[in-house]
Amino acid sequence: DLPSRNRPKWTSRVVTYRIISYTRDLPRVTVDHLVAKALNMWSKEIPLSFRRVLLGTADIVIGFARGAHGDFYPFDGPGGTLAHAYEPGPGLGGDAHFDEDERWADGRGLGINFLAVATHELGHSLGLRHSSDPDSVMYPTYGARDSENFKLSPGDIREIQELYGKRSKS
Ligand SMILES: CC(C)C[C@H](CS(C)(=N)=N)C(=O)N[C@H]1Cc2cn(c3ccccc23)CCCCCCNC1=O
Ligand SMILES: [Ca+2]
Ligand SMILES: [Zn+2]
Ligand SMILES: [Zn+2]
Repeated sequence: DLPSRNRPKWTSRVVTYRIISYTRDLPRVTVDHLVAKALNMWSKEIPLSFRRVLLGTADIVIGFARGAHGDFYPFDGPGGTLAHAYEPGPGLGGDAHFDEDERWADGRGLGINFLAVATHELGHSLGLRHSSDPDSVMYPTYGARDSENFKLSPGDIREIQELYGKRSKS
């Protein structure tokens, strides 16, 4: 995209997030940990930090749901679309929804790697679009990745820093 195009982004230095529902496939603490890990993957590259809130409003609201769940994008059952997230903004902006009809895994067992999908969705929540690079976290289709050395591609880092600038090493 043309850098001058005013793409939506968070303007506050601290962005809040809240996890409002969980999946039966994973322990809650695992979901909490993997969400924090996905957020940190992005925030360590940019001058922006995340703060978790347990109640009340948050910029990024994260949850699991199946089928029709109150927005204009009902989920489609097992397979197909795994999750969706909204670009930065008020209300639904930034929110990330995960399809509860998927079998979510923590990277060890069978099932969809939650860390990989959460990193993709939170990329959208930060304002990133899809990439045509199959190595990019923002590639439009899910590719099984081993959680051990799952990391952002150089293109992902370039894209996020184009939007938010680099985190100073100080
Ligand atoms: C990149 C993800 C983390 C997030 C994206 C959704 S989004 C909005 N966040 N960009 C996603 O779910 N992509 C689908 C795309 C997709 C692939 N197929 C589909 C069949 C039907 C419907 C969608 C798909 C073919 C069959 C495989 C189905 C399982 C895997 N699904 C996907 O990769
Ligand atoms: Ca689905
Ligand atoms: Zn939704
Ligand atoms: Zn996507």
